Amino acid sequence: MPSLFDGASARIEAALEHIEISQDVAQRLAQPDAALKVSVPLRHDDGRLTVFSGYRVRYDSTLGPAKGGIRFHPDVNADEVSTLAFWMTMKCAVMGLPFGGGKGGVAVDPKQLSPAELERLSRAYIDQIADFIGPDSDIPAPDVNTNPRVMGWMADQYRIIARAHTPAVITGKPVEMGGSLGRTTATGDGAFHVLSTMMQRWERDAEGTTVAVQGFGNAGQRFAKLAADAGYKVVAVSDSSGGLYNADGLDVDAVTRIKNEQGSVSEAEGETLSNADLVTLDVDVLAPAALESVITADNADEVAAGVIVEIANGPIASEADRTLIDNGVVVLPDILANAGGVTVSYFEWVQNRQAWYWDADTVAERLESRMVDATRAVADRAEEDDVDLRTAAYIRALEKIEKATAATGTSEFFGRR
Ligand SMILES: NC(=O)C1=CN([C@@H]2O[C@H](COP(=O)(O)OP(=O)(O)OC[C@H]3O[C@@H](n4cnc5c(N)ncnc54)[C@H](O)[C@@H]3O)[C@@H](O)[C@H]2O)C=CC1
Ligand SMILES: O=C(O)CCC(=O)C(=O)O
Repeated sequence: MPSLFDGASARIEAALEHIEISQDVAQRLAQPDAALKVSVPLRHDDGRLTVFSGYRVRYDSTLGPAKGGIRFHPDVNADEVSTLAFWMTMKCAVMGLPFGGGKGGVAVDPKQLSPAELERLSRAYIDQIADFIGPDSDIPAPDVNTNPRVMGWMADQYRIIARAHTPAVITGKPVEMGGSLGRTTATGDGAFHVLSTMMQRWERDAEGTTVAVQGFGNAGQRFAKLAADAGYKVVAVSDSSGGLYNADGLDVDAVTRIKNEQGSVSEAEGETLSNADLVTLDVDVLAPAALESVITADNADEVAAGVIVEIANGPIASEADRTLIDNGVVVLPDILANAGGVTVSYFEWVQNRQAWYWDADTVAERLESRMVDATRAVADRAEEDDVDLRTAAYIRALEKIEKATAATGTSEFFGRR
């Protein structure tokens, strides 16, 4: 089986069939700029010590400082973090943000930690990577199982180490610490703008369009709520403990309350279904919003949805691409569909650097405008080049990186004299 990274590189190969970019650029994008592996020691509340593996990868910085989230999950590993950092590079480029791509993570199950242990782990991770990050070099943010509270501890730890107030080093912070309004909802908001823009283009109505959402966390919950409020019929949602189904449409607000109070959507009233069954459910729109590779060569043929909104990073393994295209499934690709989060992270970084804060409406309007423009640009390019939306998004991203590299000159490769 190919590694996650090999699969991700296949998308570049697909784009390169349609554009000429310099071999130098293609070669440089074949591996990360810098990858750090660290030990993250945690003293548990009962006195035990566990040393976890932590990672931070700066994949590429042609367009600006590396940017990307931090994941706490038992499956985090070097291959996954590099791949996620590669996707961030493409995502920031396709959105026209002045950032390269980075990502980080700790191989830990945070659900096994007390709040005090989680705080010590977050601070210990920053102790280990502090020299590798910075507001002009590499700017972390939240990802799976990390949130504003975790970002707050990390930003505070960086401040202690740097002996300077440096809020722009981490985004997704609590608003009270310089976080941007609208960052918590931004990923779901952005995905919804991408879907709405395409629905308009297809002249299709939300009313009665059925939706299934896999992963009911930060991004999935918000997307499900916006979809339900707009008239879509959200018939299934799931989290790591399983799924819930109602052919007449779920009450998304009620399921959210139960998830937040009792920890799982499966505690709510309704028919249960497995995560595997949710992916092949007969719905109009499938929104995988959990982890990578839930659609593979093994189940791609069984996907019944007409549209997939990739809210997660990499939910479709590259070897499933051909089957989905042949079956007429339209994929709104991750590097566009989930880019709302990093877009508002960019807004947060700008606000931190200017110490000048925007109101919620300004953030929301600027996010919508960027998501709609980027979606239209990708859809136009797909039509022009007669390619699928993912390939069009990669084409646009690669062209941006190539142009910036050409403008920079050879010092980009060989260092300055
Ligand atoms: N938080 C952000 O700003 C962004 C997140 N993403 C991506 O969106 C996805 C979700 O991230 P968040 O919502 O932030 O994470 P989260 O930690 O808030 O939520 C993840 C959700 O997925 C569920 N889950 C975990 N394993 C599962 C499985 N095997 N089957 C079904 N559900 C499962 C969890 O129970 C939880 O409900 C990830 O792929 C992440 O990389 C992408 C862009 C930005
Ligand atoms: O907000 C950010 O900087 C990055 C979020 C992220 O990790 C992602 O888009 O996958």
